[in-house]
Amino acid sequence: MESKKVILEVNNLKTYYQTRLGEKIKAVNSVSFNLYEGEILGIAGESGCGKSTLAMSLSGLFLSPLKYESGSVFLDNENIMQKKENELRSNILGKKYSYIPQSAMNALNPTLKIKNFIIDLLKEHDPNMTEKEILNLAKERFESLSLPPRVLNLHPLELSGGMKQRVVVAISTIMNPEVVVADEPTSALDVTSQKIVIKLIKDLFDKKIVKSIIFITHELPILRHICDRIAVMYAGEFVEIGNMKDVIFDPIHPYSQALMQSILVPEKGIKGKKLPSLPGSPPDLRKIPKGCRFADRCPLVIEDCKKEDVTLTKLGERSVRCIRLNHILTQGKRVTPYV
Ligand SMILES: Nc1ncnc2c1ncn2[C@@H]1O[C@H](COP(=O)(O)OP(=O)(O)OP(=O)(O)O)[C@@H](O)[C@H]1O
Repeated sequence: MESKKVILEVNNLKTYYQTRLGEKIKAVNSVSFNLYEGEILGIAGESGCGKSTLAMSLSGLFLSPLKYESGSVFLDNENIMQKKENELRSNILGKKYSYIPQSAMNALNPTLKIKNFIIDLLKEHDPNMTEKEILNLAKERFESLSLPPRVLNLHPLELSGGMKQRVVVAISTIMNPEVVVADEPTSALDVTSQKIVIKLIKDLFDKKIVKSIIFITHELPILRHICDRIAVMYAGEFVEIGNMKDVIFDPIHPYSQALMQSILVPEKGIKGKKLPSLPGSPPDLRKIPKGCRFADRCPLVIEDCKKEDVTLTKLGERSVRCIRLNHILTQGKRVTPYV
């Protein structure tokens, strides 16, 4: 991956929610990573760890109560974090960076036919485009993604959940954005529709419509099928990032190990077995403790873990945020199962 072109470079990104009581919920903390051309990077982690907040923050558009604190996000050598809202809306969002939120399926205006939605969207970006040009483009794109063009004349309510989600993906990528961030795009779908949406996402690469994708999901089996690399997020930080096979089948960080042990089922031989569960809960993001954020739940914790904030250590092609790396690597990676 290292020799590939970097599409998105994220450095020490910190963002937070400002509550009405004046507290800061530090949902994204010092996140740094590169997204390479031609890759799908999966982001995994339990509910509330900051995956959606990171996805929203990467767009540079901060809608209250979400706020930017510090860090940079370079897309095409431009720091998106320094762009004004009107510049982001006219030059970046949809054109270079597209975010498909969890609720995108329901965000489609039920009174508008799909084609009118696309016409409005494209005219906003390029008022010189005629309706005919837009419709031709939409038809061509739908056909190339194996979506029947007749869907353009339907209202969102007339579409099944799977079809609606495919339409959302097609619309979100109609301006050929370089980076697409898909937040749980398959979570509300049945298994067959999930497969079709995943195939559609792969087609976006094959047809050279998008360059790179960040794919967020709770479902590790999906990450396993679609991603080149995986980042594991815990309490606003990446604790491990590396190649899909390494992170899923040979995780190093104690939290990654726990996550993989607890979710990667049901497979032959595992079905029916009691699954390990992780005791305790993540830290309160309003009062993050010093040192490793996973320390209170970690079976390998020692006093030093709580003394200083922990940085990512590079281990070949992956990076891991743990001061007990030597212990894990020399004494056998598997920690005591959480049963
Ligand atoms: N609008 C908001 N105002 C205040 N806090 C918020 C808001 N949205 C999210 N949070 C908090 O920010 C933290 C990160 O939430 P986020 O939704 O990014 O997590 P997530 O990993 O995407 O979870 P999920 O998988 O359930 O969507 C959580 O503590 C959450 O409670």
